[in-house]
Amino acid sequence: MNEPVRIEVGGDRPYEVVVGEHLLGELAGMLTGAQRVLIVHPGALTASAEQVRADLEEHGFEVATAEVPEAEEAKTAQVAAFCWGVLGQAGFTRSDAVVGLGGGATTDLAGFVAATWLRGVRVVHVPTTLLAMVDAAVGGKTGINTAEGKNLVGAFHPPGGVLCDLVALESLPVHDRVAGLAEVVKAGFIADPEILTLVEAHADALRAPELTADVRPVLRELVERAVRVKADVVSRDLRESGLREVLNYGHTFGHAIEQVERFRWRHGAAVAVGMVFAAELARLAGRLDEATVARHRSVLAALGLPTTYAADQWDRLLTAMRRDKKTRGDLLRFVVLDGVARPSRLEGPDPTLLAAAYAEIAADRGSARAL
Ligand SMILES: NC(=O)c1ccc[n+]([C@@H]2O[C@H](COP(=O)([O-])OP(=O)(O)OC[C@H]3O[C@@H](n4cnc5c(N)ncnc54)[C@H](O)[C@@H]3O)[C@@H](O)[C@H]2O)c1
Ligand SMILES: O=C(O)C(=O)C[C@@H](O)[C@H](O)[C@H](O)COP(=O)(O)O
Ligand SMILES: [Zn+2]
Repeated sequence: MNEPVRIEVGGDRPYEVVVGEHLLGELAGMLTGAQRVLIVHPGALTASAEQVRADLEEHGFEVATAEVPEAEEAKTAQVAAFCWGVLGQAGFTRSDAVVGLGGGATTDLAGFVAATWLRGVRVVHVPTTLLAMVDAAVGGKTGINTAEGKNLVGAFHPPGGVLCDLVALESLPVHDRVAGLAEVVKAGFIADPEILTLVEAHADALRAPELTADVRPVLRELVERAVRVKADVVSRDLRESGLREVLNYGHTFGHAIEQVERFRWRHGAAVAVGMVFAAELARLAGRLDEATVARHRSVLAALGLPTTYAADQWDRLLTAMRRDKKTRGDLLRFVVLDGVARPSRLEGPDPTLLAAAYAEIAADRGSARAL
């Protein structure tokens, strides 16, 4: 078994992202000082939550659990209120802590609950999907959705630590693994081209139903590289005053797809299409070469991720994009690339340019598909 790798995330309250295998023994140390711990988890991870509970009780913590709905169904005000109720009933104080155990939807919710309970208590994340390991659990963006859109309510609330136990990926359905790879590819395009080379070389094994022994080290390297990209960005700009926006590459259009599809598309699948849209937009604006746009399509398609979307949804997509957090007044703002690892901004693109980029990714209803 390899030694865990520890990646430090800087800022006012630095913390570690630990990447390795069988990391449960590390959790109690990240909760030192707390008396009570709430484990927030989806039903799919009840058995893991019980293991975590047993371990923490052995270390003397009083443990409560909150089972929350799967996936995006968890990111609602009602589910947050349910968690606040559990915290209140169990008498959680400011020195107590929340553990987010699950995918990005669970860690977004658990982080939000921790950010808001008593105006902020410690949260430690134990991400169990690839996407949550490489992205959602790191960096302190927490949030829930409203009827009007994705992540419209939230807070910046960095965790006290993150445990990326790669063993969890063994039980993760392949479509969720592939969805997580979309955010890995994002990290490649915005900052670390070696990620793209690795994905291109191992795409078939990375998207195979079962993880094989030869691809596990590749996956681990991808996790470490993507976490380093994220850690570097959020260490320098926690509150998204500028630099952090690069992590939103592909998300303006991607979040709009999620909203139009009422969250039946996985986040990673929507972001995959969103990156192709952003690449086409940059090309049409004279900023990005055709080869790099083609590379977007080829690397994402090699993983089995979608690169097209229904041709008849422009008005709804545009309405959703206007609610993107990068929008300022009526000014739509996109993260685009001037080249691989050269992220930049495109502000207030001409409507004809946006429509032209949409035409490049548009497909018949039947052929545009989620994972
Ligand atoms: N805060 C951030 O910076 C950030 C970054 C990226 C994405 N996100 C958010 O993350 C969410 C997507 O996260 P996701 O892709 O992890 O999906 P998810 O959290 O919706 O999980 C997908 C499904 O996999 C199940 N699952 C989780 N771990 C499992 C395991 N080890 N074995 C079997 N099943 C498992 C979950 O219970 C769920 O049903 C979106 O809401 C997105 O907005 C947040
Ligand atoms: O950490 C960030 O910053 C990101 O933008 C990472 C994204 O992958 C993630 O989906 C994030 O939740 C999007 O945030 P939002 O501010 O666009 O809601
Ligand atoms: Zn994302």
